[in-house]
Amino acid sequence: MLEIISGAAVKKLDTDFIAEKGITSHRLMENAAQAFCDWFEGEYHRNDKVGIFCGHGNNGGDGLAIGRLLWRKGYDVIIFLVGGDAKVSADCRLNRELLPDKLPAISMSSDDIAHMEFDLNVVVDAMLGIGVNRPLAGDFLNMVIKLNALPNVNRVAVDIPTGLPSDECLEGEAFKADVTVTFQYPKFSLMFPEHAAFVGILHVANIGIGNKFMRQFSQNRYYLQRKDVVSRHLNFSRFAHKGDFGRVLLVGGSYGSMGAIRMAAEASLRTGSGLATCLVPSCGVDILQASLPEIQVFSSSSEKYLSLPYVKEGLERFDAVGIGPGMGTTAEAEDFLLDFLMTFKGPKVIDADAINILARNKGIQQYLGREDVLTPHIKEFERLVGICENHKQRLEKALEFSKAHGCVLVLKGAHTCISFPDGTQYFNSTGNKHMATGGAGDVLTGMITSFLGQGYGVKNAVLCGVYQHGLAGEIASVDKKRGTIATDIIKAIPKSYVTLGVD
Ligand SMILES: NC(=O)C1=CN([C@@H]2O[C@H](COP(=O)(O)OP(=O)(O)OC[C@H]3O[C@@H](n4cnc5c(N)ncnc54)[C@H](O)[C@@H]3O)[C@@H](O)[C@H]2O)[C@@H](O)CC1
Ligand SMILES: Nc1ncnc2c1ncn2[C@@H]1O[C@H](COP(=O)(O)OP(=O)(O)O)[C@@H](O)[C@H]1O
Ligand SMILES: [K+]
Repeated sequence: MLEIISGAAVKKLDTDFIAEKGITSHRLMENAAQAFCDWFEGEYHRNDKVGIFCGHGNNGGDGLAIGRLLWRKGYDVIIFLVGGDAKVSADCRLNRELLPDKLPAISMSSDDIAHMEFDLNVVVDAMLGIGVNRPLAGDFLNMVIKLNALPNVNRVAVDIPTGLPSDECLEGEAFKADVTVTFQYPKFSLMFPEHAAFVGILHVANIGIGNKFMRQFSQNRYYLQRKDVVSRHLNFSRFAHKGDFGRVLLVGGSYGSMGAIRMAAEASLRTGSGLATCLVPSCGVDILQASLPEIQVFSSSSEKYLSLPYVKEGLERFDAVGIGPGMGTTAEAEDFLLDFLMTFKGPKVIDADAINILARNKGIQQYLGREDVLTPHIKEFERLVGICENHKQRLEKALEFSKAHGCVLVLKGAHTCISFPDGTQYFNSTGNKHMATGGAGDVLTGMITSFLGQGYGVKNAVLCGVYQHGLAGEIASVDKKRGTIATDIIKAIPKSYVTLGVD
């Protein structure tokens, strides 16, 4: 599991790694530059005019090494040196010396920054990295403003966009990258939605520092990747019957909002549930039966909203429950929900309106168990815990909530963050902006409920569910882009199993 460590720990990490491997810091920088170039070659053509903007620290050193390697590969490269000659780090200096004579390198004066015209297709930002310790000013600020305003260029940040602190929210200006190629592990601040316009697409380039070195700086934050989920999947034998794959119950829906629970149910079936049943208000029975023949449906007493009384006998036959999508927040839905949560003690995914109802109730602890998973998006989350100043605070509050209530909290969005009561947080690496479409969250509810029902255990169910939901979204959007809708994500779930190589 890839650790997300603090930027401040990286110097010590480098020193330990270098000492144990018996290599120089220059070699490590060369590895980083090579990893960047391997990625770059897959993206850009040799005819592209590449401007590499280098500062005076090790980020600048990376940029210089990248420039030298790309130039040798035949790219049309120009180096721009920003920030003057003061405080040039040793490896940056060495890489300045290693620049081939024929590779153009221009020292940018303040006047050049103000007046120079650039004719570039690709701008590579290696001005400042994780060593940034104050808001940008002077030449760096002016250069960043100028580069951000260049039309028709691709902007790539080396390690982290210049100006962005690695663990805090941005104050002031920063380089606006289309892609950030970050070394070894994604920096914490790259996970914040406030920084979306600066980070662009995130690519993590492995520079060979093993987890053994990272672990000593662990902050209990992890980046969830494919290799972390494949082994968490259960194997089912050739003799498995539908009971082995779990019986799940999806509870929700209201008059005019029946699609949400239907999508959750279909997603659970596509994720592998043996049997899916829906509990809805009576107006939903015909709709669901007609639109999803694979499921069973029963209803609570009233027509438009879930309500008391409902049939409680036999609820224990369900291995897991997903509750909330489309259920509304009426008083009758509230009575129903609170009663249901007290009645069904098995694992549950609590989503959407079920969260909104809990948010207006005091003492919600009594309704939540250790196998329960809350899946709020940011607005739903803030209804639970109050308005947050920024995403960093939201992430802190998510962890506090999970610890205080002993349940799992899935804060949805780009890089969905999963908080566990043991104090760990996992940031998802899959998914894309095309999943920002109504119903995508209902699909996630169905998927996690399905894994819970299949007997995955809460941790594996949530990690597999969140990762695979994002993967299904990526697969669905390959040929649909912003035309992707939630049912496309459901249709892509089988392909996500194929991609993962899970039978
Ligand atoms: N293990 C890793 O992650 C590796 C990191 N490397 C690179 O090293 C970088 C970090 O290098 P450094 O620690 O030298 O830091 P930087 O290259 O980010 O720059 C630090 C220098 O900039 C100054 N500075 C900070 N904020 C400033 C501001 N707002 N305006 C002007 N100057 C400012 C600092 O006083 C210091 O002199 C990483 O981002 C990465 O690119 C790689 O070379 C190799 C391995
Ligand atoms: N930009 C994005 N990148 C990655 N995943 C996203 C993005 N936007 C939305 N998603 C995912 O799509 C889902 C949306 O859920 P939600 O907001 O609850 O939708 P709804 O309420 O319409 O079902 C979440 O799982 C979220 O992580
Ligand atoms: K940078």
